[in-house]
Amino acid sequence: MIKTKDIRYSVPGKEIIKGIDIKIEKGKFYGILGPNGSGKTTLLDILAGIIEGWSGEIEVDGREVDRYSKKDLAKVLALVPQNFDTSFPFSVEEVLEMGRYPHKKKFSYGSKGDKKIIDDVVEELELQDMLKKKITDLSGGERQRVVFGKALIQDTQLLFLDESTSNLDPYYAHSLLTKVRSRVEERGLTVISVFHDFNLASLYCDEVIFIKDGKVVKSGETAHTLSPENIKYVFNVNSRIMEDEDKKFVIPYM
Ligand SMILES: Nc1ncnc2c1ncn2[C@@H]1O[C@H](COP(=O)(O)OP(=O)(O)OP(=O)(O)O)[C@@H](O)[C@H]1O
Repeated sequence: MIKTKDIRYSVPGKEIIKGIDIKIEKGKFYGILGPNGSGKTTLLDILAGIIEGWSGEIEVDGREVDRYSKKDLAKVLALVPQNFDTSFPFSVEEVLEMGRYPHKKKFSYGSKGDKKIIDDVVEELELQDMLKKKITDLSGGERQRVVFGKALIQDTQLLFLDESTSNLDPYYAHSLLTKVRSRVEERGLTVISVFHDFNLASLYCDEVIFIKDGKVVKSGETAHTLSPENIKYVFNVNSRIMEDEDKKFVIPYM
């Protein structure tokens, strides 16, 4: 689904991404973990076509990423960014409708199919009471749920999440990630998500990719890779793994 070769990206005076080779397979949930400033958001933004000026190769669905028009890429890939800043007071309804833009033909209004996709996500994500509110009037967590909804409404095969549950209370964080996980299993959705919470990665990811100083330093199946040894190496914190039935919890400590 995504294959990269030697991605590098620099800003004046600093190389941020230092040669990344990854292979993302269809129908899997990947977690990206790494210390602050290690390059996680930059990598996700490069893969999503937001940042230009990188070198190397990125293939999405067998086609080089820079050969996609912005609109074609948006039909394949949706991103929930770390911060969705807008000073314009769009209504929640309008923001959600934006999720259908990549699929619309010129001069056409929303189709019945578009409306059904929007209505289904509104119900699934419990957004009914917010529809008429202005996005600028919402709390951080409410806004994050709406932006998440917009990405699901985009109805892509690839979903990128950049700490997309960081403002959510445990109910909404787990509820959203459970819904994403179901889409992975039922519809073959492919997800790449940046996490700071080891437990969310442990509960929802098939594989984890550890990034440190602009490079992938460890990667593989979550059960083996999310280990106290790797966590110590990447984050310099100790941790203990607790198991409960088929779930593994990671407790970090100094
Ligand atoms: N446009 C830019 N100009 C200068 N430095 C940048 C730019 N973009 C990113 N950086 C720097 O590159 C590094 C990686 O940033 P990035 O946002 O990718 O990190 P991150 O791993 O997502 O961090 P966090 O966990 O704090 O969100 C940081 O040191 C950041 O300051």
